[in-house]
Amino acid sequence: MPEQTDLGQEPQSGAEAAASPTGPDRAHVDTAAVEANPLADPTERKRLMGTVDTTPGVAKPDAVLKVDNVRRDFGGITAVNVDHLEVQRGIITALIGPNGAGKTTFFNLITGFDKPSSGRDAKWSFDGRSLGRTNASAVAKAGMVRTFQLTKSLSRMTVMDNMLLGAPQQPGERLALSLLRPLWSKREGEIRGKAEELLARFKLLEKKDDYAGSLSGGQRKLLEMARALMSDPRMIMLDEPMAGVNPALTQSLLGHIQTLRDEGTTVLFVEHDMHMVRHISDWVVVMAEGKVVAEGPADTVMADKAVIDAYLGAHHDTDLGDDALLEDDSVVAELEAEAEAAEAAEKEKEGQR
Ligand SMILES: Nc1ncnc2c1ncn2[C@@H]1O[C@H](COP(=O)(O)OP(=O)(O)OP(=O)(O)O)[C@@H](O)[C@H]1O
Repeated sequence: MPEQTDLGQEPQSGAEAAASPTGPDRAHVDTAAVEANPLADPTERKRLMGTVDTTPGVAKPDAVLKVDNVRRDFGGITAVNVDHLEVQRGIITALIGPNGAGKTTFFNLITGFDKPSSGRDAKWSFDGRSLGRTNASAVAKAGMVRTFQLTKSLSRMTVMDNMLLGAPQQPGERLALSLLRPLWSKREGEIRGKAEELLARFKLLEKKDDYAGSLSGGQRKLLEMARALMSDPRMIMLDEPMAGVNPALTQSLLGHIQTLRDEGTTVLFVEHDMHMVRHISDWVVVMAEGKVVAEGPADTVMADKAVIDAYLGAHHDTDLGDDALLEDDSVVAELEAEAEAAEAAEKEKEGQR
């Protein structure tokens, strides 16, 4: 019920500090990373984004992605109708909104997996390069890669083969490599080496010869992320990275996303888990009915009336990250049981294929 929903409440318990705006992310500073990248310092990120006002569509100090007039209709439904949106380079931005708000469609559009209905006016650019008429593989080549809501790891391929699929193919490489065996071997060795490095980082190296289908839901999410990193993207877009992830893997996934940001990669992610949103986002953009209705730091946004209305209008039982709930062990147990059931269902479905 609206009056009982506290969208801006700070967490109380120690265990849930991990999911809080005052949790470890704010406290954690990797000094070596800060030397290479000032935005690895939470204070610096806060200072930078503190200069940005919270009007929807506001300009960012150094936007890596700029989107204008992107609209997508499905029959009578306008799924996306974004006038203007900018994503700041080098930080973690969350894209949130109730079910059906248009988040996934928006991801599909700007990564070339779908085409806008408003072809004429729509334009978007990544790092100054126009991508409006570009297909998905060219978008990835430009440095912007995405993962999917339902993991696309090919379950009947090994973990290593999944990784090799993520390696970029250089122009002309196929012909050159097929003619020159030594060149081909060297390149393949480099790619495998890189895949092994990433798998080790995501604690999947021991599984490299296993079928991807034998991995848990959480491990597949890690594999999706590792595979996306094979092309050294400058921006990674994650669609619901936490969906179906066992709580045991949650921290590790969060840590990987923060590390990517600290290393200089821009992260844009769609997520329903508001604890995660509050914990790791430097900036939050809210969509409702296809439009950007609010943006700003997590705490500000979740206390915004337009956001509360958008969520409550869509479904009344939304948990917008009121971490005080997690003090109750039964809530934690319920969340864990839900995650395990989702994972079991996913495995069963996979087994039936
Ligand atoms: N291929 C499609 N055909 C028809 N309608 C579609 C299609 N894809 C999306 N829609 C509609 O567009 C709207 C936005 O959907 P979208 O999946 O982008 O929302 P979302 O914010 O990602 O939702 P969720 O959080 O539930 O994933 C919804 O009304 C959806 O039913």
